[in-house]
Amino acid sequence: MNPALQDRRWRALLVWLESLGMQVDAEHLLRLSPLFTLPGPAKINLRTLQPHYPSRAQGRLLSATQLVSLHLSLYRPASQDDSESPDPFFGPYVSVLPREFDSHPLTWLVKKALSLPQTPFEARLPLLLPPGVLSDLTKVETRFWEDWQVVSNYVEEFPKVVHSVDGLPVLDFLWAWLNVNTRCLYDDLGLDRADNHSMCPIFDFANHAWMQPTMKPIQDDCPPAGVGELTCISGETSIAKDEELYITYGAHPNRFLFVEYGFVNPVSEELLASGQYFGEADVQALVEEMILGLGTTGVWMKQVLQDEGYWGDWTLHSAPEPAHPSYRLITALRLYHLVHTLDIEEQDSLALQPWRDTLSGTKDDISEENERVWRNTVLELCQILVNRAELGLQRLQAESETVGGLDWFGWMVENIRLLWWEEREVALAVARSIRRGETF
Ligand SMILES: C[S@@+](CC[C@H](N)C(=O)[O-])C[C@H]1O[C@@H](n2cnc3c(N)ncnc32)[C@H](O)[C@@H]1O
Repeated sequence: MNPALQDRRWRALLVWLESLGMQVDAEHLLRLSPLFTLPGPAKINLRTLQPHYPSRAQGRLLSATQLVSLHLSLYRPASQDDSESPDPFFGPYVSVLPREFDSHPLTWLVKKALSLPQTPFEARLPLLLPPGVLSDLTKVETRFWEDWQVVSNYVEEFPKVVHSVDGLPVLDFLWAWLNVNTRCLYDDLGLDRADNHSMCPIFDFANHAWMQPTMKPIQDDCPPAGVGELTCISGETSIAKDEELYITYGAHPNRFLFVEYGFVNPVSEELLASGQYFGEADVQALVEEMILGLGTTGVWMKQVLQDEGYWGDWTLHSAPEPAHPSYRLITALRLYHLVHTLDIEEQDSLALQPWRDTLSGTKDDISEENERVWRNTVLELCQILVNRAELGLQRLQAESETVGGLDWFGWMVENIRLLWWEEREVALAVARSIRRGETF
């Protein structure tokens, strides 16, 4: 973006924040600990927006994500770079938000669903992702369409909310929804957990660092009517003048960062090998296929795992060392192999007692044989992951050599390469642990 425009918008934002009572001079904004304090009314959330929107006497109609997304969609700056947001309440803030999310993977899926023009490479990007990542991305897309449906119904019920003759364009809603999804901060507003979040100017300019963040938020202990101040303090690492401030968005795996935020931690080989970075690979779809491949026995087993809270979220981890399968995965595979040894008539709770004993900690394992076979299954899963990743990397390499065009393509190819590479490295590390006879 034009630096003069960016500068003008930044100044307008500071003037607006100052009018709300924030100390915005360089001393308070940058150098002190706490770094800055954001006034409650500057935050966009359910508390600050609800007074401006119609509702029914009983029950709220929109979740925080839905209402904030609706509000932003209504006040999206026109597409020209030099236009400002017409939002009468948060205009200076909305004007500095990202203007587009073309590189975000959700945009690829939504454009496809709407049959909008895409370059051939853009259209193929979802197919170049590891299957677990695509499956998580599809869940994000489902959330998006569900919110769109609820907001569309709301707008139908209260048509005066929309002031444009164009109605509520779905692409404006996508832009707004991605702003909410990538910029909200958990904020205790005294609401349901899912609604306790806010968009916070200035704070949300901070990019993510998976280690040694230089900034972190602290909130009012007792926010008045849920619109309390937000103070940011410096982290443990010292900050040099003009240095970029980072926060940690959470201890999320790269798969999650990618589908929610559209980027990954750029992990080096050394960091992964040193055990400082906790690499992760998802084997949910593979294990699900194995279990459901057992037919009616598999369906029964799925129910048992669901009842015990062990269905899904099966992963491999490179650290903490030794590289290991998750306890959830071990638990599911122990059951899988126990069930293999049973007759169909034996499928009752009593037959599962040895497995339940491992859950309660009464026994370490079901049997030596059961340990041997589930470990073998992990080895096989690792081999599948390694083979799949090799193919995925080759395909990515081949396809990316032929693309030109959009400036974010090269960066995105690198993100996808890292996703495949991490899966392969984690699988190799776990396979080495198993072969070494490590116990987990
Ligand atoms: C809360 S915003 C952070 C500030 C952002 N650069 C901005 O003002 O638009 C979150 C978005 O910033 C980008 N981002 C944050 N941390 C990043 C990182 N470490 N590497 C690459 N992009 C990052 C991603 O696009 C993410 O969705």
